Amino acid sequence: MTDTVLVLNSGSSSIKFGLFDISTAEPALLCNGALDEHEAKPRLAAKSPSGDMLFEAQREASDGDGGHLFADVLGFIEDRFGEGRLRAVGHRIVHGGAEYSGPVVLTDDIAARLEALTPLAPLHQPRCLAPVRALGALRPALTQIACFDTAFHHGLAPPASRFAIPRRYEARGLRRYGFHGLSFEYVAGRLSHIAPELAARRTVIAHLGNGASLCALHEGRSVDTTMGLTPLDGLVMGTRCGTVDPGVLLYLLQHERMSAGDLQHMLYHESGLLGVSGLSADMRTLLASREAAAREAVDLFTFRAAQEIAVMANTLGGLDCLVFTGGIGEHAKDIRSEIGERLGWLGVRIDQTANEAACERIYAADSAVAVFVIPTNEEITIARHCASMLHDRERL
Ligand SMILES: Nc1ncnc2c1ncn2[C@@H]1O[C@H](COP(=O)(O)OP(=O)(O)O)[C@@H](O)[C@H]1O
Ligand SMILES: CC(=O)OP(=O)(O)O
Ligand SMILES: [Mg+2]
Repeated sequence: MTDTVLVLNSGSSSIKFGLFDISTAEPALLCNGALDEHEAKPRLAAKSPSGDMLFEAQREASDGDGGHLFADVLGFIEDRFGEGRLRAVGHRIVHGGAEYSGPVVLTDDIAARLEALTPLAPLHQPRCLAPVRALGALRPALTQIACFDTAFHHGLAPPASRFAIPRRYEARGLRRYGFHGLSFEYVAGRLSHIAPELAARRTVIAHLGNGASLCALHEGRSVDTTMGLTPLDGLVMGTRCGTVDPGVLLYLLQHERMSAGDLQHMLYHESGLLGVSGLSADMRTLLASREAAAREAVDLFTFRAAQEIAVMANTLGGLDCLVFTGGIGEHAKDIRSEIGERLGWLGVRIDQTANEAACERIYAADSAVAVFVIPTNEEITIARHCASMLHDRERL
């Protein structure tokens, strides 16, 4: 009998899922898809690993917490892969706080503790935890495992982990945690496979998606990253501001009498590419637009990305390897090219033919920095963690 794990990857702009066979040493994808509960009529679509549509369902109305959609996913899995045994559901949980350095089996108590971290990831944490609750209600005996975006950065140490605010706040958890760790873990693993000679070198991974952050890796470990206490810090994102002068926030609170709730909404939902372009949070739309403000938003995106890559290179004492990943990093050749040009002074030279063909290696022969495009795969990282936890439990 096949043992399977269902993986849910709840991000800011999508919920992706994958069903994996974990009977083999490396989890094998059986099907994957997306849950779209943003639309008035929530949708579920599942495809085979080769891209054939296996299942589509649309609900007439949203039930608020997406519970119907999760019931549809379980129903589809049981119909289609009924002979298999669903051993667990693995979840991407964006914030694990200071407590979790690796995956954990979810209990009500742990879920409540993770819920308490919602103020530190208000866009993500409720979306990550809603499926935990919905699936718990549908299948109370099903094992649910949390895999954290923050865990990969757990070893982040001062000064990189520290804010220059009074020390007493650090003791209360106000420090840099970093996110996108499941993506960085996957990409770092692929890099060590593709280019083992670079695995221990000074590497920056640029995860450029709807959310965007950088990770500086020394000998495969995260030593600096651009996101902080929350996934709001660092780079310009789809609708998030990235780093801003904290004085701007004080000004809006004190002089424009903005409420804290409105400020949070503005910083998470109305800023970034959307706020600067006034047009869209979607990089494809901005690149296709002839509006000056769309071009300005793209310029700010590449300016800030290159600036922060230089900051990460400074932490590492130089740069040997740069990897692009995430929806923009994997697909937007012009963005890679502009960031590469801005980093020419660091010796980055992108080979335009390789870049346009979206090859894995996109650096020119005379580049001082090896530049790669590596598609991320947060789902398989979660499946691997779940498989190893389940196998460890069996051995006990
Ligand atoms: N072909 C493309 N060219 C430019 N940008 C793209 C392309 N495909 C996807 N993107 C961009 O990737 C971003 C979404 O990234 P993704 O990593 O899928 O998001 P999420 O954070 O939700 O996982 C969007 O800004 C989208 O416009
Ligand atoms: C942490 C984060 O920003 O995630 P996403 O890119 O899915 O929004
Ligand atoms: Mg994502």
